[in-house]
Amino acid sequence: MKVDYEQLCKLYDDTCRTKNVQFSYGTAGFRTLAKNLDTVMFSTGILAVLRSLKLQGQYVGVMITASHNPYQDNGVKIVEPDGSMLLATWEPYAMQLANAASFATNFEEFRVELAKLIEHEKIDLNTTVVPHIVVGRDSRESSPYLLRCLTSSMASVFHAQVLDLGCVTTPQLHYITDLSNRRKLEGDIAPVATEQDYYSFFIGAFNELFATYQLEKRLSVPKLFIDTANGIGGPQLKKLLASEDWDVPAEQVEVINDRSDVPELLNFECGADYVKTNQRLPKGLSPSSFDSLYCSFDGDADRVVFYYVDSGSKFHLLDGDKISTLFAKFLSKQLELAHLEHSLKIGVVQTAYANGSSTAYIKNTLHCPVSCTKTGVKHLHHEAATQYDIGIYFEANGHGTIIFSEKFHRTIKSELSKSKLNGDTLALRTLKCFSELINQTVGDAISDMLAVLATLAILKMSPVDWDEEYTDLPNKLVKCIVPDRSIFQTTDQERKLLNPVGLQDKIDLVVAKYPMGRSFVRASGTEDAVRVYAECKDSSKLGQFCDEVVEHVKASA
Ligand SMILES: CC(=O)N[C@H]1[C@@H](OP(=O)(O)O)O[C@H](CO)[C@@H](O)[C@@H]1O
Ligand SMILES: [Mg+2]
Repeated sequence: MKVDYEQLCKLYDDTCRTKNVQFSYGTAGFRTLAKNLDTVMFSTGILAVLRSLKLQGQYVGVMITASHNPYQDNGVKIVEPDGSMLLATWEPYAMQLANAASFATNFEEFRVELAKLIEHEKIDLNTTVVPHIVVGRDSRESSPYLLRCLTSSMASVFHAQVLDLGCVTTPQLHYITDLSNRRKLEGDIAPVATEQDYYSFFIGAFNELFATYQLEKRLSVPKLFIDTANGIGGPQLKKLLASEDWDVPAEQVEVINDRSDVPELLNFECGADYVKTNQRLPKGLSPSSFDSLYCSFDGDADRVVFYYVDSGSKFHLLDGDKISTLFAKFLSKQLELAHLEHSLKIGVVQTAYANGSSTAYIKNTLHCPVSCTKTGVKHLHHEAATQYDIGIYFEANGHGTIIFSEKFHRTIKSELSKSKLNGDTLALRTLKCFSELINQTVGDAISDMLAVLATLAILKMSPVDWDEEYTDLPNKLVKCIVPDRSIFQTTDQERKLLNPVGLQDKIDLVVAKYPMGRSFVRASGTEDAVRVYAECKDSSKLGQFCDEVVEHVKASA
């Protein structure tokens, strides 16, 4: 490869207009006002090319999105060849290169920083390896321009092959990156996966699960309303519903808030983040009947929450904790029926935001191991992938998926071949089908929704049955604006504060006053704020409890 630095210099001068802004690669990549992202996109595009070169030309994914943030924001994150988040040791490179582009007074200064990274990672630019990049973007108005900033140097300077998927959901980008690499590794001469592969794969698994139980292809609830947050989830979900292989009666499913063509409506009073934070129906929905089921995607459709309204018109949220416990209940039972409960380890991974009742239910009712990790999918994903054969992980806000280990796939395959002759294969076939219904690369609102619908149908559970498995402790999550959120440093998977010194002791004293009280404070990785969570037994005391903790936070800030 011959890197054309002259061309790179021209692109640097043309593209990097946002200068002297500090960027950090947070919980989900870079994320800020779209108008300030030109420089970051330029540097991140180069980093993705270097990551692919480092990995012998494997496809590296890049997604332009700001998820649940308002429409004025945007962001970018890099996806590993196996569909997981950017390797943690490369996050500092992403930041160094972005800040080098942002603070350099000329191209030469930037080029020196770029050369340091290439040298440090021993990347050979004289290689014949061709970098491969898969790019996707959500429906934000700023995304097409930022895509140009991102890809401007990829082909023209680094001779990369760039596969532009256009507007897709974040999970679709993750899925297609992973599948393309798997096909490439298998020697497939046309390895590039498509959206159609995504739809065929997940609809196929959904249909097979229903067929395994000889279930009529109907939802177990009279109607499902899907709020797609006026984001990319709307058009992409409609492609699935329009597929010839999808044969759930059309009258059973209604998509709302599907105006991804109106930028200002993105995540506006709708979507998973709005419903979870406000614990109320999104704009555009009024309770049609108490036995309907509702769900909301967030702006890039990588998270989903469910909810229903009871006969007394009370709103009930079925959040990420409820989804993971439903899957844990179902899958641990299937392991038992398949007599595999001692050979395959199932577990649930949560963050400190998980409701205390969900943790108690998993431990004491399901007798299932529970781990706690820091916030952010990359932490839960790693724990689920390394500690369990069936690693179920969901954040309370609906980010999550299930990881099935290689041992799981080997065991199911060998057990199925053994029991083809005589034994009952229902539980084995269920476990196999279910693992194919889940997008294991990242939380996926569409595939998680399909898995919940299939589980409810097989267990013949109504939304009320699902909700009544355990009762959430009253809980509250508030944002606290402070001068410098970086002084709030935590330990014990973000459950305890180390700094500001003395603040945790004050919080502990407040917590002790409220039966079944729990509270913790951490700095947000995506917004300039500190988040305060509180839960306790008595809902009438929750507001006061939370306020007391917030007061101490403000006094220490
Ligand atoms: C309490 C909460 O919902 N935090 C969210 C939010 O992270 P923060 O670091 O709390 O801003 O955005 C992350 C990325 O979308 C998501 O993974 C996480 O769950
Ligand atoms: Mg999202």
